[in-house]
Amino acid sequence: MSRSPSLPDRPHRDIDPDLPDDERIEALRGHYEDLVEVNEQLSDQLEEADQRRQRLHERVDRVERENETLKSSSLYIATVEDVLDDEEVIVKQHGNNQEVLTEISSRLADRVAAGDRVAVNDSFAIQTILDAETDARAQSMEITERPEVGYEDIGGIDEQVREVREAVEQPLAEPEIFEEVGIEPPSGVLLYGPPGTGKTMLAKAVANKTDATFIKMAGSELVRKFIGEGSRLVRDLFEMAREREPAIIFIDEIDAIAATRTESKTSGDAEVQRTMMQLLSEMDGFEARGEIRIIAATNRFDMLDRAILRPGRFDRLIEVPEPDRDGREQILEIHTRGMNVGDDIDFATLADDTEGYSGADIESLATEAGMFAIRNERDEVCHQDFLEAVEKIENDDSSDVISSAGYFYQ
Ligand SMILES: Nc1ncnc2c1ncn2[C@@H]1O[C@H](COP(=O)(O)OP(=O)(O)OP(=O)(O)O)[C@@H](O)[C@H]1O
Repeated sequence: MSRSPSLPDRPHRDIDPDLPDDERIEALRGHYEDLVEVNEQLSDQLEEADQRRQRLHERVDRVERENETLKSSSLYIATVEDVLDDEEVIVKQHGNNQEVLTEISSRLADRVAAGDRVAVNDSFAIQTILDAETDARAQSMEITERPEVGYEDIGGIDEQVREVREAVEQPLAEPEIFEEVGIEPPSGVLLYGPPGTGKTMLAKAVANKTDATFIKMAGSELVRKFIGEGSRLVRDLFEMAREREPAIIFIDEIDAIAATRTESKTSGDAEVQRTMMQLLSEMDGFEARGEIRIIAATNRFDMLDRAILRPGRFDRLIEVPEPDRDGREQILEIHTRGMNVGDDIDFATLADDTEGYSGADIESLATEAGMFAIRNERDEVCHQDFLEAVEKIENDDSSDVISSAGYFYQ
């Protein structure tokens, strides 16, 4: 950019008041001429500045117009299949799988590699390389080929395990039984109950048992993190499951997308509605005897829109409650299996001491007890460590309440 020219010096003449009149007039005339000259210089500079301002205005207008065009023209998503040399690549457009040989601008040439997801324009010129952040599909789903959770890792909910096996595992493992009897297996299974009671574990254990891919999507994230993309991601979820059959689709916190319709008509609600409609239509067009099973989970059964519970949708409801005394004892045993525990541990009394604990709470309790052993320089965890862990967890819980209340009333 050109720098502004410096201002001319201000003309200055010392005129002696005692000079004879004609000499003073001559000096004043000289001063006047200096002033005229500076004035001319300033006028020229002003005119130049005006012209520069005009040019900058035109440039801003042009950039704004280009920006608008860029914003309004749609780009397509493609994957780079092969980089042939520095200037040419083969891309495959998503959706229609069309393969195209395209040139690449020097700006992007050394940054593109095979496998990258890119945005291309109408003429397939690569506009940007999409980073992992933009890859909502990958981010919104957790895919595990074969989760490492078995039924033996789940304690205190034997009846629920049996029901899930019957409703989800059996149709996958022995679809012919359903055909012979002439009934459709349940389309979707809804697990409901308090947090940390083993709902996700149950879904993973079925996937493990049936050698199925486990694909998890969290309803709350669809609504909070991937605004505007919910229905597309739900479609992608089912597409992904079809590509990887046999598969278990697990939709956690389904209440976030399937809550009872409220009166308010905000755009956020409309978006959530669209996501739910997409889910319902995917389920309605679903082959119940196929190799994909759907499990959803919620802690807020009361909030659910009854439309999702209709036959052919989530038509098998299984409550997963907080563990009872025997359940807590079983879960304590499960979570101490890999620990070096002393003979003095009495799981039965610990189960009495942990009323109201969920499975997840018991898992943290075991870790906390282990920490006490380490702190006391022992490599064996004893009963007292568990008692101290219970005390610590209970104190932490009450301080949490206090601090959150404090924050609330600040
Ligand atoms: N019944 C259980 N038996 C053994 N461990 C359990 C049980 N329930 C929970 N846990 C422990 O708690 C952790 C969290 O459990 P999980 O994610 O299955 O709970 P969830 O019911 O899906 O919770 P949320 O509703 O918060 O998603 C598990 O990894 C496991 O270690």
